[in-house]
Amino acid sequence: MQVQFSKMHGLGNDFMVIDNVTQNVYFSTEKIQQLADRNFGIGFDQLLMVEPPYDPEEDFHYRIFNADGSEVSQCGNGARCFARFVKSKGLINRSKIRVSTKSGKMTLYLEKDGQVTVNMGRPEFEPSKIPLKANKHEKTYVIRADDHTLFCGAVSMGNPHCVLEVDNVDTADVHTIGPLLERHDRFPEGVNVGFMQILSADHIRLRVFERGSGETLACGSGACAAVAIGQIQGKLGKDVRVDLPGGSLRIRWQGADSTLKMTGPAEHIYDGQLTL
Ligand SMILES: N[C@H](CCC[C@H](N)C(=O)O)C(=O)O
Repeated sequence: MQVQFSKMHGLGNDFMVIDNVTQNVYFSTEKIQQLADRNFGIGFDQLLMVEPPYDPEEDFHYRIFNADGSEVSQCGNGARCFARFVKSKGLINRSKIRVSTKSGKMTLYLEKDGQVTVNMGRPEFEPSKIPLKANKHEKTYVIRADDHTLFCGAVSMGNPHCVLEVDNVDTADVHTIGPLLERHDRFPEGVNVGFMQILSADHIRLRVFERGSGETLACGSGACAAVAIGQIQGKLGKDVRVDLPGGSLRIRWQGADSTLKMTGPAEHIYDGQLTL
């Protein structure tokens, strides 16, 4: 069986994207892990599967799988690449695209300058909906992990995120603290771990140790989470530039119950064919 795919990235967060509207592909968890391997497979942070809509109100449904094969419910950089993919493959001829994922619905906008804006929905701070074991919402939670006492904000952008503020992302202990929190028992479904350095109210640097994939060059939902948490903590404004190792995103959030918007690039690298 021949499977057509595209390799894409959003600021170096890279994806294998499969059109499962005109194809009918299924991969086991083990196959996804093998394909994600950067030596023995294609190599990617996440696999994105484009499907017909589950709901007539939507244009598409899209499924997201981490490199470890786990299926998750949100991928911000992936949403931008998804929009570029469906337009370039002629699966849609509009620039406004409505898509659903496991976590809900999003609207994507292909901008004239080549950037993509994603309405990521409303940040969710209620602990049970992140999910996080806590009696009530706090702007900053205290989490003990091994001999560390960690202070982090927590939010769901459709997937769980915790964010720690650090003095300098370059010296942050991402590869010790990230794995400690990723599977901490306070986060029943695991968590993506952001390390945020605040330069000003409208400019931060960020590194993210992702659930199921490890540190990536960029994490769109992680950038959204950092701005939402920073704003709730009174440290960030409503229109923030987020510098990640792979590049910059623009995040806008008016606060309270409004939806959050992310704008950034989506790049096509190559089209490939897989023989199964
Ligand atoms: N790279 C993605 C995040 C993938 C989320 C995944 N690591 C999870 O387990 O939630 C992004 O740009 O939002």
